[in-house]
Amino acid sequence: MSEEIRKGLVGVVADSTAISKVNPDTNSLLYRGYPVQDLATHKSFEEVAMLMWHGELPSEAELDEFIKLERANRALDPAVKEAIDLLPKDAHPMDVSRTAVSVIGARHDDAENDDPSVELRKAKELFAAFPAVVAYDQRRRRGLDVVEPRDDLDYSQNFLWMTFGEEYAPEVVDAFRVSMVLYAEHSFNASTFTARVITSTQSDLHSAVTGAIGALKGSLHGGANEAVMHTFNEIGIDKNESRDEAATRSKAWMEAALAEKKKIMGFGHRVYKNGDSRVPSMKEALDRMIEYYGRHEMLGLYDGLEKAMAEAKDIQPNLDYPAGPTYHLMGFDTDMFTPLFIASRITGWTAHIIEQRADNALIRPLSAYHGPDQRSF
Ligand SMILES: CC(=O)SCCNC(=O)CCNC(=O)[C@H](O)C(C)(C)COP(=O)(O)OP(=O)(O)OC[C@H]1O[C@@H](n2cnc3c(N)ncnc32)[C@H](O)[C@@H]1OP(=O)(O)O
Ligand SMILES: O=C([O-])CC(=O)C(=O)O
Repeated sequence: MSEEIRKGLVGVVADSTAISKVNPDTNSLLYRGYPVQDLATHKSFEEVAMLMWHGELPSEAELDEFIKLERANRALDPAVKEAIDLLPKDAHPMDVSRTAVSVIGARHDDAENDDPSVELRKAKELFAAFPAVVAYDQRRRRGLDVVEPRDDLDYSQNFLWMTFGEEYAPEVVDAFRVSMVLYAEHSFNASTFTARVITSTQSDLHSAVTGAIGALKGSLHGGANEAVMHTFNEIGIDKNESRDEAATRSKAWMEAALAEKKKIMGFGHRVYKNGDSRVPSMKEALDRMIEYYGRHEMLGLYDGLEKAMAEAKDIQPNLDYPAGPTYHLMGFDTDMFTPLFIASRITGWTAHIIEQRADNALIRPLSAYHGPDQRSF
């Protein structure tokens, strides 16, 4: 048998999906046929989640029913809180998230795994329950207690409410909603593929999501959004600096980093080579936050890095680049950024888990052996 190795599975089409289409040639991303930019402009995150699972946007009645379910499942389960409290306050929030989903999974019955309606319910309940994990984790690090969810708020409003204990302005809520819509799904990225591999062994939904969280944590994938903020911090954020001054400093930082052959998080993409389809919408949301919070020096840092990278290597930002500073301006701790990605991607992951199970084949590639030939002791 010929053994062509495609390291990193670059260019390999592993299966088909009806959930999303990434087209790097047209720089487009469709969720179930709808351009992501249109969804980010016109639809709530709850509607996008329903689209992901059901393949169609919900009717008013379907949306109402889902909203009821979502609001009924928002509170932090005391058993999950207890498990989180056992973890050190300096544990990485991705470890806390992974543990929390694992605990939630252990409290579900796997017996009806094959029933798609049971799996769908598990997905929706997890979608509803997860924000409380992120919100509480940020709060406990700050020595604060749980804030109970509120039934009169939508998903994004309530997420911010549970995290910060205050009602955020509509401008901020909307930027948060946009980020949730944009992060929701991206075909066979590493974490989604992980979820599909786990599902392919006939394992359960929570195991697949727990594994996906592990894959998302790495800085080559979801962990890049927090790494972007580390870069900004390393360059130094000075609220009194002008946009131009900040841009000059960040451009110089990037040139020096590239001269040292550093990999810069938030830039580049395995599939998009001419820019990420989601960046313009996320950048618009970031611009609105910069105006709202009056933080033009952040835009300077952003511009300088982007410009220097484009000039030196013609590499464009990915979604994590504008998302990181947006979450920072909203008041999230840097380590919480990737858990926010989880909250959104639970929709895409669980849609893929359901799709994989509906037409399953065990995912088990081959390897070429390069160890020693057979030998004896
Ligand atoms: C939501 C998301 O998960 S989006 C991805 C988030 N990840 C990041 O932002 C991490 C930084 N980016 C990267 O590491 C890469 O661009 C990846 C992992 C995303 C894609 O990588 P690949 O498709 O494997 O491309 P690869 O890493 O081989 O890069 C090709 C070339 O561009 C360079 N390059 C790619 N991205 C970067 C970067 N961020 N900084 C500096 N150089 C880069 C590589 O060094 C390589 O150069 P070479 O050919 O001279 O060796
Ligand atoms: O598609 C990828 O490889 C990574 C990505 O952008 C995502 O998961 O959103």
